[in-house]
Amino acid sequence: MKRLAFLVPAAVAAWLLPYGLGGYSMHVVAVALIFAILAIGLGLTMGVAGQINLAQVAFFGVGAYTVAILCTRAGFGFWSAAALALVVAAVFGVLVGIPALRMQSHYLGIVTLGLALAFTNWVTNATVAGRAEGISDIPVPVLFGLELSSAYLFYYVELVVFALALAFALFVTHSPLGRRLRAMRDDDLAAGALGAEIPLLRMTAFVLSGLYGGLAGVLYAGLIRFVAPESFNIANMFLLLAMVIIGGRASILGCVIGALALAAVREALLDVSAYAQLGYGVVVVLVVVFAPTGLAGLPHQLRRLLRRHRPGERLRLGPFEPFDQAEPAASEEDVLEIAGVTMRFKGLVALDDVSLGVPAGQIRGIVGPNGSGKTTLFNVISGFYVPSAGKVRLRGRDVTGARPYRLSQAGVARTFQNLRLFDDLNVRENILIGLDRTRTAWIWRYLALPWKVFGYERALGARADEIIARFGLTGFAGAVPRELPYGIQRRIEMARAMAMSPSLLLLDEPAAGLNGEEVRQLAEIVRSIRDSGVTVVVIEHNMGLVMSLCERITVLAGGKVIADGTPAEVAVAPAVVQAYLGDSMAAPTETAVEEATR
Ligand SMILES: Nc1ncnc2c1ncn2[C@@H]1O[C@H](COP(=O)(O)OP(=O)(O)OP(=O)(O)O)[C@@H](O)[C@H]1O
Repeated sequence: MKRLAFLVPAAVAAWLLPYGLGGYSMHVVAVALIFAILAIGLGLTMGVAGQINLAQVAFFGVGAYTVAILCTRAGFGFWSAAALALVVAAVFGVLVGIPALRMQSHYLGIVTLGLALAFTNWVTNATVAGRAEGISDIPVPVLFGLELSSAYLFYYVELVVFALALAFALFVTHSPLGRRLRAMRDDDLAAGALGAEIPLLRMTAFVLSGLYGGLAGVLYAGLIRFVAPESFNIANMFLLLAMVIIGGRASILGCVIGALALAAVREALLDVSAYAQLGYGVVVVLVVVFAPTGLAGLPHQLRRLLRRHRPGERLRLGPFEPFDQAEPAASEEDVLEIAGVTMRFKGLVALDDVSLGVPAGQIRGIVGPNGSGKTTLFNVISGFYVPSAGKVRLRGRDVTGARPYRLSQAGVARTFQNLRLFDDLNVRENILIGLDRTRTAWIWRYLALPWKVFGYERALGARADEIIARFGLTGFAGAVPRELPYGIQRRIEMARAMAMSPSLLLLDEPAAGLNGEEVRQLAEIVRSIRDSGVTVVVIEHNMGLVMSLCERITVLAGGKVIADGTPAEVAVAPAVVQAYLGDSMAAPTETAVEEATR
């Protein structure tokens, strides 16, 4: 809230601005506001959701041309044409978003650029769009009987639309939806495993961008009352990109500041526009290299630099507070059943007819030499891979090939061998991603019932604080995971997985990189998780831990199950001894067996 305090004087200044400006300057300001709305839309896809979008200028054109065509060729009034233009721009957002379902990064950039070029090409050649000459007789918009023919009057309409558009974008980015979009930008695989419906989220980002582009186009058509292809060309797309990158693409306010600042600079450099383009390019490169978070990120970058030079107190991980014990499972049914699963990667068979069942409330260990298929098995269970053959069942329900977010919603949580925390989110936000169990379809509430979203966010916050305290992470709630020691990061990943209230928890090498004391605490945490009613499957190379923690162990070698039984049974199984003898990893030791059988 404190950070938004400057909005009040900014709003007053914006309201009074026309009193001190001449006609031409007023026109420049009105165009700058349009660019600011466009930049917010681009910030939502590129900055917040991490989707390369070079079609924003086409969304802009779709909005402007739809109004122009409907008003001049179909007899629509300005506002009804404007409403339809928003719908058309949103549909165009869906079309541009479709490639994002299959490709990312520069491939997506090329495709969206191609779609933008196709749009400019079409309006330059289509008779209905007035070809290269454009459409010039768009009627003056009339509002409450007032003709908005002057830039002064139109400015106030724009200002209100801009304020609402900005408020909505800030609301979305600071809500569960915005947090999910940022998590997707950071690591879409992990976000999917935590319940984010990645395809729908990507589409949502493009539809939002389409709406903001369309809105800017409608205002442009109302202000200039003339549309022509050159206003929506690639040069303007790159100007828009420069605005967003210089301002700070991940921050909505940064995008606005970048747009307003560059619109003013562009005006000042009109006489030397050929060199100005070069200048923008140089500034963009400098920003990307020296201040990747743009102007908006500078205060944060400075604060971090200052903090690094201040000797701070070393925060310690707090004690873990055990979960409440649950009643022992009433049914004997397996929570997880793997039946004849085979996973082939081209010529390589990573899993070969693997079958196993894990009953409710068990801690099951999966061990095996490097490359024996343990992580592949987890990837199949959590939906990252669709097995070449065989079935995966959860409480008897066939979930083979289900997407990670569906499995997450069905109660499967996992951690990763190489830790996949969201590094652009702080620890509390990481936990909040795990806690948020809503479907993307829930987003209609953002428009219809925004107060419900605030209420939900508050409830999530309270639960996040509980989990953070339970896992002894209170001192780190506001920290960025990558700046924390490895042992703490492992604890955060475990807390994030438990935030999902899973019924099945898959832990992939949770003891990797931990010291002796941390391994002891890990065992205590896993036992408490099991006692709370969660079934746990753990891949681990630390044999002492596996032997003491797991009630039953499945041993994989070369993608096959070579042994399955209690720790004491598998430790002496000839096939296991044989498999481990050829590996650099230590075989289950006698001490470990003794420990397990004690
Ligand atoms: N996406 C993939 N494409 C091709 N091969 C893969 C893929 N994923 C795994 N593999 C191969 O499958 C085999 C099993 O790998 P996996 O990571 O499951 O082993 P692991 O038992 O988890 O090993 P580690 O203990 O080293 O983590 C390896 O030979 C690996 O190279």
